[in-house]
Amino acid sequence: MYSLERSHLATSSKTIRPRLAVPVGDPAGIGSEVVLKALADTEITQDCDITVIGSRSHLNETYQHLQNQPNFTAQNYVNPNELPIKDIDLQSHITIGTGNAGSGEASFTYLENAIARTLAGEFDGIVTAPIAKSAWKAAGYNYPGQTELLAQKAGVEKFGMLFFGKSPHSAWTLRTLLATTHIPLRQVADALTPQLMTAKLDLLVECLERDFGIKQPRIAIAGLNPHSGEQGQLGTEEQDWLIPWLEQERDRRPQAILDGPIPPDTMWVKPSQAWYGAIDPTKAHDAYLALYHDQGLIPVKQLAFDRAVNTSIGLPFIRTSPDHGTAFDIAGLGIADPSSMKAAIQLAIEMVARR
Ligand SMILES: NC(=O)C1=CN([C@@H]2O[C@H](COP(=O)(O)OP(=O)(O)OC[C@H]3O[C@@H](n4cnc5c(N)ncnc54)[C@H](O)[C@@H]3O)[C@@H](O)[C@H]2O)C=CC1
Ligand SMILES: NCC(=O)COP(=O)(O)O
Repeated sequence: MYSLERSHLATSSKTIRPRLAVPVGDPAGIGSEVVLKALADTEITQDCDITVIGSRSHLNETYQHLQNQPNFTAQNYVNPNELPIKDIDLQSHITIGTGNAGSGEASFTYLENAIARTLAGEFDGIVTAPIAKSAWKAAGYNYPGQTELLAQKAGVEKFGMLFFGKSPHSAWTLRTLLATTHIPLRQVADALTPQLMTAKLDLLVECLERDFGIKQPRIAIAGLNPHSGEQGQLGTEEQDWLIPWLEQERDRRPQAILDGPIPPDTMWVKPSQAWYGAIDPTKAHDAYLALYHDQGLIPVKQLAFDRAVNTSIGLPFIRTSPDHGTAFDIAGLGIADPSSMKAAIQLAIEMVARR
């Protein structure tokens, strides 16, 4: 199923050939490694033109270092000398496995460069390798993540973090939008408002139609409290505003099916069954709206850690990213799995081709 869809899109992208920028993320993490591994896959690179944004000398050093690891296999890596690289040299020494102000400065600069050149029309989209938010902070950049920098530079106020994962078992696709993202758990209930939820739902419905061709979406919306509040006994947000908001949204969007608020503990049962092919996938939803970061991302990573893709919706260009982080604990060991990075490039190609 997956390969059939790929070949269809490969055909449609033949004339399109997406131009993608790939900033390598935090140079102390696994970003360079997963980029060098992902770009060794000609099945992916034949469909697009990729420009890597990072330090050429650092990429060469990473490649040499990985060659000395016990599990090195030449065909799993592309030699950086064979890549188009926008070379931005490092301004300070980097210690592999330790994010710091220097590595934060570098990853911030790579992303800024990618955004500026994309906004200038040089690229159709950006596939970002992971950065460490703490390293950005150490470098003096106070952003919750790459998403917010992308939105700010693109001049958009409404944007969303949507995770996408295609099951290798059933070809069913899990799509999870987060209503709130990188904020402390203690602030979540106050951050959630009907206005915020409407903005996220607008983005999701638009994305499902434009990028996935789903005109009559079925969307599941999670509750916040245990048992969705149990009629107010275990929390009142559902009764106070979430249920009335959902009723208004159902009136406003008759073309959509909006189910919820679904008790968070059972929200992910059907997606899991659809993922493993235990139920007819049409019994699951086209997308899931989770109210906070871990409510949505625990199931995404449980099911699809090796292949899920983070997409930023609401931007004037495509942005995708692997679902994982900098993985400082395994940086430089040669054991980082590039599958999610590959999936991120593949999805960017498909989304550019569709648009
Ligand atoms: N898109 C992005 O830029 C993201 C950045 N981060 C950042 O990454 C840093 C580290 O975050 P963590 O919570 O530790 O998550 P992480 O995803 O970096 O690591 C979690 C665990 O998964 C493993 N892992 C991650 N990617 C892997 C891969 N490709 N192959 C094999 N094993 C892999 C790691 O070794 C670690 O044991 C943080 O600073 C965080 O802000 C986290 C998620 C996404
Ligand atoms: N947990 C998702 C994540 O950290 C992605 O953040 P961003 O850097 O893509 O904004």
